[in-house]
Amino acid sequence: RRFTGGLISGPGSLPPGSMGWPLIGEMLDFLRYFKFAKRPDDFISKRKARYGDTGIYKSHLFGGPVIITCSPEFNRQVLSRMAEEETLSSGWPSNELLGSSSISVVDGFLHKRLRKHLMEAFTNPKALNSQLRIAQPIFISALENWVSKKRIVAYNETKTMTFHNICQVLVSFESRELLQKMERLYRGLMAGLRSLTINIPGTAYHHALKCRKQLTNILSLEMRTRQELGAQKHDFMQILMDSVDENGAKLREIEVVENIVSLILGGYESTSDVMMWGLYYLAKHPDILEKLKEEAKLVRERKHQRELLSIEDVKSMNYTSKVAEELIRLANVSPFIFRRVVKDNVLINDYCLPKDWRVIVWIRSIHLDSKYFSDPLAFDPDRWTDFRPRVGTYSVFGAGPRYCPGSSFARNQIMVFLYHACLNYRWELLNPGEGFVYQPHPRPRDGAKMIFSRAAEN
Ligand code: HEM
Repeated sequence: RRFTGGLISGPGSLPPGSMGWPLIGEMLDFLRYFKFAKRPDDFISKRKARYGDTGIYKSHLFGGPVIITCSPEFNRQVLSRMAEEETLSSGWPSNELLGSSSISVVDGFLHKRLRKHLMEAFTNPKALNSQLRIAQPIFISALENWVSKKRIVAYNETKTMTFHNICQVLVSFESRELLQKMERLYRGLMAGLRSLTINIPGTAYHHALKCRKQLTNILSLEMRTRQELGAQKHDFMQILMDSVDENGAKLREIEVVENIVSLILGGYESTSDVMMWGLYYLAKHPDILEKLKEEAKLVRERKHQRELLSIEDVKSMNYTSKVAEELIRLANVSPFIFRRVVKDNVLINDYCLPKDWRVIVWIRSIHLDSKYFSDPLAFDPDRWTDFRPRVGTYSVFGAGPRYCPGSSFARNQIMVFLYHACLNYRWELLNPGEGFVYQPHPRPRDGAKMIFSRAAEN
């Protein structure tokens, strides 16, 4: 009543749905499907069965009233049209953790300006090749390390490997102690982002604020050292430091630092989870692994011994790119995208989106819907042969003005990882029948424990 009572006189009507219990809303139902029943997609199916397949529902989740959109048309409108009209802002609950200059938090003109700087850093042709040059020795050394360990938990190992890689690409950090310290700080920061915003000693949020402070100190120090020494490095931090907009303005120190924090946050677990799923699905589908290897061998034949892949090689690997896309679809590392309504009287078709409510764009259910992807739970890279998903049905990287700036970077990294792994190594799941968990991200319950060794023929 508190949230919906005053809305009766406004334009449009609220979508169907329930606000659940006082204070906790429908959180128990959410946890029931995601945490206990391990059937996350039934959360939406249940609403479809109860209120009709409207593609939009009201609810109360994560501490406040929300509108859930889960049809291609509504999702497209929220992510593209309404974002461009600036009726919605980024939906992060707290900018204290990400920083008020982070690309994930700012809106409007500031957002456009920052994206321009970041996209330059991502798409600059020199940067693309240098990203691959940096990544491959790190991947090869991690794979060799897994061989020496013999048994690994892929979920943990791919995380550490990706963290080292992303820190090196973004800020050229190589020292193992520093990377270990930063990874610890990042884990603290991420735990805070997923927790309630209660800032008292002992809470995850309080700890996350401390982690963020230490991270920004490390990055600010690095930036100042470069400025003092006049040192030029070939990484993202340098591109952001040197980048100027059309008025000749550079980014401020805080903008560079907070965006490096956000980029590491955006690119770290997402990419590593997809790599872990790569090892998992390929272990279960030797026929697909074989086809992947065939393509990798053809590419290797064109190269000198130990020569690394270039961006042109990556572009030529058609089958590998289909495998990577299928992994990204099935991994669903971002099951939903948040926004916040910032204007009055916002309508989507005839439904109202009340000011200050959050909108949850539920992308996961569409990527696994048989209406848009035949046999959606099957790992089938060939589905991508001559297939372009219909508008609004494939938003793994979001859509519209906030479309993930790291999408090509992530795809390239996943492809080169698959190339090196399938050519020279073999692995076997220790618990192939293990179930899955979905919180905070989907993964096999045992984190994909496997035996890892060098391939016989190499
Ligand atoms: C498989 C890997 C990845 C997936 C599935 C993924 C997915 C997403 C999604 C769904 C969004 C939200 C878009 C929206 O709000 O509309 C996003 C935003 C973002 N991603 Fe990624 N991402 C991945 C990798 C990366 C990488 C490697 C980086 C950076 C190195 C990155 C940096 C970001 C940033 C900075 C944003 C915020 C963009 C903005 O608000 O304008 N992501 N990503």
